[in-house]
Amino acid sequence: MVLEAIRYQLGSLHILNQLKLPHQTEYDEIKTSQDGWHAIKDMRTRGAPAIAIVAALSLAVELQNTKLSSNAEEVAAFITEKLDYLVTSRPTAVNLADAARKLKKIVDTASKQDVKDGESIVKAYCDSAAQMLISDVSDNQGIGKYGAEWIEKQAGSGKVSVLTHCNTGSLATAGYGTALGVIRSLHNNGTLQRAFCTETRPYNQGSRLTAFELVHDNIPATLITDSMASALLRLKGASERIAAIVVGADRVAANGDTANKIGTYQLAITARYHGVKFLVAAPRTTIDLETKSGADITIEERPGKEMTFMQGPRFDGVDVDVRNSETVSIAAKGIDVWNPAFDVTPAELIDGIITEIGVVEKGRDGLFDLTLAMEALNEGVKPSTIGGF
Ligand SMILES: CSC[C@H]1O[C@H](OP(=O)(O)O)[C@H](O)[C@@H]1O
Repeated sequence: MVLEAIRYQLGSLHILNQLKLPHQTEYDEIKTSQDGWHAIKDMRTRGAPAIAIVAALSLAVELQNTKLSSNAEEVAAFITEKLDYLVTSRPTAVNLADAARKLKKIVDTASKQDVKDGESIVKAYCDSAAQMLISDVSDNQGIGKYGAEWIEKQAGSGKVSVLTHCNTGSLATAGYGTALGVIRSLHNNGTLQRAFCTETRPYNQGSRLTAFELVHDNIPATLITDSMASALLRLKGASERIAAIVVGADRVAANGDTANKIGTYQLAITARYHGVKFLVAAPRTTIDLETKSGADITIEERPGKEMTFMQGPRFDGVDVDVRNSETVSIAAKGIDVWNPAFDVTPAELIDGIITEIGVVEKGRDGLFDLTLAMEALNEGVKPSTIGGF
């Protein structure tokens, strides 16, 4: 079975309900941008790239199934209004806002054509939204290639083990994944010893989603709790074996500061302490040159109940009984809760940013300059010469 978080065809969109994984595979139909907004807000679909794609396609199916005005300007205004609404679903990942900006520009260009009507505006929008599914997989395969090459080069000979956090695979994107794409490429290259994945409390993207993907792909993998990461890196010989910690990103600021799933920052600290490389894997759609540093990134806070309760199938002593799911309390009633969904890792703790067209390293000044690096990468400068600006 191919892991498909998003199923789209003209007029129809279904998303894999990730609150039900790994024990139940259920697809929810998304008919409107409102359905899309709620699916993203509820985290039935999640992952920075996937959020952007589901939002864009939720509006595409709404447009395809709605009788719209023949007036191009009215349709363009409707699309703009819906995109502005969709962007409010989750604030930290930049991919959604970036996609909305690009789609608005495409609609604006279409509405300036000599021959235009409502239908031509809808077609321009839907074609661009559908292209996001294809481009994202291609981007992720590039991230996998360059990330694997960088780690293999750093490690020299032999196989490498890597640790990853949260879920950045086919369930967070249109397919293949970002940090998990690097793991897939190492595995396909025959250079992966083992992948370690953290549980990633409180949503458990790691134990429920990344572990699900690694088992599905028959990749040698070990699940650890978030609190075990430093002990793992300290294991005698582990730092030789664990070549890198590779994580995804929700927003990379112009100076390289990176917002990612809560718990990422402390992984970067322990990686630096143990002399293990720390890498961020992100397509260029996650790099936000308008945000100068991590201090300017809005961190989403989620409801406390997502930490104090857990939901899952009953365990009958032998196996899970998926027909009987239940919610259990795992915290004292009345305790206050702080539940930020993300944290910011400062650029100084990041050794490289893996993009779909190359790995960005720091310049001789010890700083990332992603504005310059993106210009160079966009002009086709070879990845090996990135950095040192
Ligand atoms: C390639 S997914 C990037 C990013 O998104 C995840 O957040 P969430 O599960 O809350 O949507 C996580 O931070 C991943 O690293």
